[in-house]
Formats: sequence, C-alpha cells, structure tokens
Amino acid sequence: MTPEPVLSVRNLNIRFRDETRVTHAVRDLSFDLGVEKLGIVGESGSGKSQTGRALMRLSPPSAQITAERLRFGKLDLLKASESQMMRIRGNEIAMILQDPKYSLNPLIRVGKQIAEAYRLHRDGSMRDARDHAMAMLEKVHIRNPERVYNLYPHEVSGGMGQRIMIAMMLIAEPKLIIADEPTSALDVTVRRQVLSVLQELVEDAGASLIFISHDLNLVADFCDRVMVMYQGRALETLPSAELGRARHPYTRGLLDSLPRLDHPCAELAVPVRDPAWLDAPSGQ
Ligand SMILES: Nc1ncnc2c1ncn2[C@@H]1O[C@H](COP(=O)(O)OP(=O)(O)OP(=O)(O)O)[C@@H](O)[C@H]1O
Repeated sequence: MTPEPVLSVRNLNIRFRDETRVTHAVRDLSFDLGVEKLGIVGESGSGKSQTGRALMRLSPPSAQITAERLRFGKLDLLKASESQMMRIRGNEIAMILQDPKYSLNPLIRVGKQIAEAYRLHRDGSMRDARDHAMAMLEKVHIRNPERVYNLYPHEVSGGMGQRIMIAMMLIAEPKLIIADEPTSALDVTVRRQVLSVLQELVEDAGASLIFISHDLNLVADFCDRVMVMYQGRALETLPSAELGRARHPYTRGLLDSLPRLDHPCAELAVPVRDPAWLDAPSGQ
C-alpha cells in the first residue's frame, strides 16, 4: 500500500483580478508530495512563489484560489479556519524565504528570536527555549553559539543570517518546509554551506521539502524530483536523476541553455516557447 502523501494538490488555480484584467498565475496545478525534496523550477512569473504561498494560505488578499484538493495530511487547507492555520504555520508547515532581512526583527538579538519561535509553538520556560535555541544554532553549524546568540541581525553575515533564519523556522520541527529561493542572495561557497545545513535538517527530521528556484542545475542537484513550471502550469515532473531524459521541449530547452564545462560553446541556446503548451494537460 502506498503511504498517504504529506501534501496533495489537485487542480490548483490562482487568479488575480483588477478592473482591467485577470492574471492567471497558477493553472490546474496538480502534484503529490511524499517524504522527499521536490524542486519547483521555472522562469520569473511562472507561478512558483504563489504556489508556495497558497500552501501556507499566505496569498495576497486580491488572489482568488480554487482547487479540487489542497490537503496537508488530513487537513483541508482550503477549509481550515484562520486560527487552525495560525497553529499550522511554523509548527507543521514552515517557509524559508530568500532574505533573512524580512524574517528577522532588526531590534532583537538573534538567539532571542529563535527562542521566541520555540516558545510560540512549544510550552516551556524561557530557560528551556534558550537551551533549544542554542542547540539549534549548533545544528545549523554556527561555531560559537554563545556569542552569536547575543548578536543583532545586522551583525551577522548573509550566510549566517540565512542559517539563523533556518534555525528559527525549523525549531518546531515542521513536517513540511517550503523554501522559496533560500540561497539566491548568497555567493556560491556560502550557498553550498547553507544547502548542506538545510539538507541535514530536513533529512534528520524526516520532513518534506518544496524547494523553489529558477536555477535548474541547483534544483536537480539538491532535490529528488523536479517540477518544471511555465506560465502557471507544471509542464513536466520527473526524478532529478532522469532529467537528462526530459521529454518536454521547454525542459529540454532549459537544459540546453545551461553552460557546460565539458562542452563549451560560443553561444548558449535560448529555450523556445509555444502557446500550445498552455492548453496541454498539466504534466505529472
Ligand atoms: N499581488 C499580485 N497581484 C497581481 N498579480 C500578481 C500578484 N502577485 C503575483 N502576481 C502575478 O502572478 C504570477 C506568478 O507570480 P509568482 O511570484 O508566483 O512567480 P515566480 O515564478 O515565483 O517568479 P519569481 O521567480 O520572479 O519570483 C506573475 O505573473 C505575477 O505577476
């Protein structure tokens, strides 16, 4: 018997309407997520972030969201009350964003912010929360947690800030983590460090991860499966190891447009686009 998916999405549609037009940001998107790392990849505006936000029920107020199914375990995310969602966010589903600036309060020491995140979701004294925060700083490979605990966000580097944010978001051990371009603001070496921290935490906790990125190479390297989005649709979903056998012309085009050390060429291919792709069934 196949286990129940952690997350099940059927025919998710997200539309933005203003006086003059409708933007159909996500179209008939369907996928299941098990205990695995799923990469969502696509160019700017393809609907990646709006998909992630809809799963947290954090879409902008102007978004109209419909779905045949949007289920996290047994919970219907479309029907859950706001107070249910407030218990779920951070506790069972967490979101990691690109820039710690937006998640860390500049006026509060970073350790205290992690401890407060713990207290928000778990009962316990401040002392207990502090111990957990310190342990979490160690888990994200911060070398001197006692010192770093007392720093303010502006006193830490970009990579450290991102690891602190990961510590804060994962301290309650959520079962589903949505990471939206979590390393895009970092340089390449720091990016590796942050990714390996994220991988370790996700695997140790047996959590599921949705990793949103525009970087196909990175996603294929880091995730078990890749879903390629284009103008709000999933064109193709396949195991990362089988990406070389991708069938959709857009995925093939993306692969051909990546620079390769073993086959240097004067000009990189530009992926072609065909309006007919939007009428085809969403790729599973
Ligand atoms: N508040 C909003 N009002 C109207 N349209 C919006 C709003 N937010 C997003 N959109 C539109 O929804 C579509 C999908 O946006 P989304 O942010 O999900 O794209 P993305 O793939 O994450 O792109 P990026 O990589 O640039 O973040 C885009 O066409 C965008 O313009």
